[in-house]
Amino acid sequence: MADQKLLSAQQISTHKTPEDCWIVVEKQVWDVSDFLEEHPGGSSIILKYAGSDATKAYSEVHAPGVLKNNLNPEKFKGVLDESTIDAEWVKPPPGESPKVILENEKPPLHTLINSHDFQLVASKTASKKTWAFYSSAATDLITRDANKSCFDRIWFRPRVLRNVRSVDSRTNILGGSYKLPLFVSPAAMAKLIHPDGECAIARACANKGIMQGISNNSSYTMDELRTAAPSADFFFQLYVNREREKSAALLRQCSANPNVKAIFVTVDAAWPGPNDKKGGGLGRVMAGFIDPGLTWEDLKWVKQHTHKPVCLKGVMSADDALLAMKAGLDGILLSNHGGRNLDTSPPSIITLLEIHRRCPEVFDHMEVYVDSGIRRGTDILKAVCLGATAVGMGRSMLFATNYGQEGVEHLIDIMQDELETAMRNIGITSLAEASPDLVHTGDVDHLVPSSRSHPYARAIAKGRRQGSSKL
Ligand SMILES: Cc1cc2nc3c(=O)[nH]c(=O)nc-3n(C[C@H](O)[C@H](O)[C@H](O)COP(=O)(O)O)c2cc1C
Repeated sequence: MADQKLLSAQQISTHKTPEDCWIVVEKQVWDVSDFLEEHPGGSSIILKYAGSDATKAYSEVHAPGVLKNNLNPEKFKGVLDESTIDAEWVKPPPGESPKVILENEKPPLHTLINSHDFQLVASKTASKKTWAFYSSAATDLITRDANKSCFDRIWFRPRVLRNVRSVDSRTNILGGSYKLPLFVSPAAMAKLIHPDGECAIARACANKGIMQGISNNSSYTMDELRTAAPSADFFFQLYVNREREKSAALLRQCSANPNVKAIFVTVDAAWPGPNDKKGGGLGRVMAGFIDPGLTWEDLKWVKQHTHKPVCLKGVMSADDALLAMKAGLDGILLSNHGGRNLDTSPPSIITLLEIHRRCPEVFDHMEVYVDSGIRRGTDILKAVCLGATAVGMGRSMLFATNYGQEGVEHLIDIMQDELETAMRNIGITSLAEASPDLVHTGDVDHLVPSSRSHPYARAIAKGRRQGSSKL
């Protein structure tokens, strides 16, 4: 190593550019200019400490000898002369001083690094009513929370030593090609959280190459969304109106709008979830027009009124998946509406497993999608391994809309990064390689029904019970 030359703090602090960058670690002074581009954590983190003491930040991440072992000995410049330390030297570098973020102030977008962060920020910055409407679910929130926890109880079975240098997460949905097996699940009234609402989502989805589901109760019409994002691909989510002519009018608008690629009829909201006084009541008000008398017969009516693919949104059992297949539908979205309607309805990933157990032929006849509880790239990958064509994110996208188009784009990027990281680490490079062999579902298998009927309880004739109570 070079001589132990003493260097003053003032002298060191002049070497603070990318071309001439010195840092101090444990009093030793190093020239890291040539190393900046190689630094696995990126150059900006080092440049933050250019010409100053990086000991604290360095030792949080690296073992003491890393610099010495990786840099050429000539990069060692000398030792900090502690007698020259002054007030300027001990000042934290710019960006280091903790910025006080007020409870109701949005932190910078780049500091949000996963879908949970968007939720946390929305909980602090959205109006109380908006937060209640977006975050709520039916009664005790059992299904809302189990949607996610069931994903967490499925384990990967990663394979190693496969070349995963490049990875491709593209997929096809209903004949169209998309960058990710991810779409935006239709959710009402995105304008509550941002004035651009669904328009912001549309522009972000178009830029990122994913599909957006437009809610029947969207704050913007499908024509406005098409104007906002002319190259976007949408599916339209239909609630069949008690007054059929109104639904027919919407289906005509869909036919005239080439950006609308499919119709998803929501069937898990025959009756809106219970009321509350904080925001859940909004859903009730909006749902008043939905026809609770809708049956399988009515789907023929829907199919007669559109030439686009028709899918069901809100299938919660293998029996109904089978009926959907027999009705000639193009796809089913396994969903419990994020647990917003019937609490203790089954988590969607369990319904996906039920289809495998009881009627796997469904996968050969139509596309199967999943939403409710998707929060991580690993959730996407588990659903795809288990046969889902794509998955939807509902409330997380609303929370991301808090930051407008940029926020939604950032969340999509995060999901892509998480998905591709997970793909690499289970040992696959394309979604065609995703298979059930790469997941272990043992911890939830007992939750998956194996037949239509109850395994041991039998129906009790009500008349007989009444009769016996008279005895
Ligand atoms: C605030 C909110 C509004 C929603 N509005 C609709 C809607 O208008 N139509 C519909 O079919 N689903 C609607 N959904 C359900 C979503 O499409 C999706 O199924 C659900 O958000 C998935 O659950 P998750 O967001 O917890 O993952 C809504 C969900 C939320 C959170």
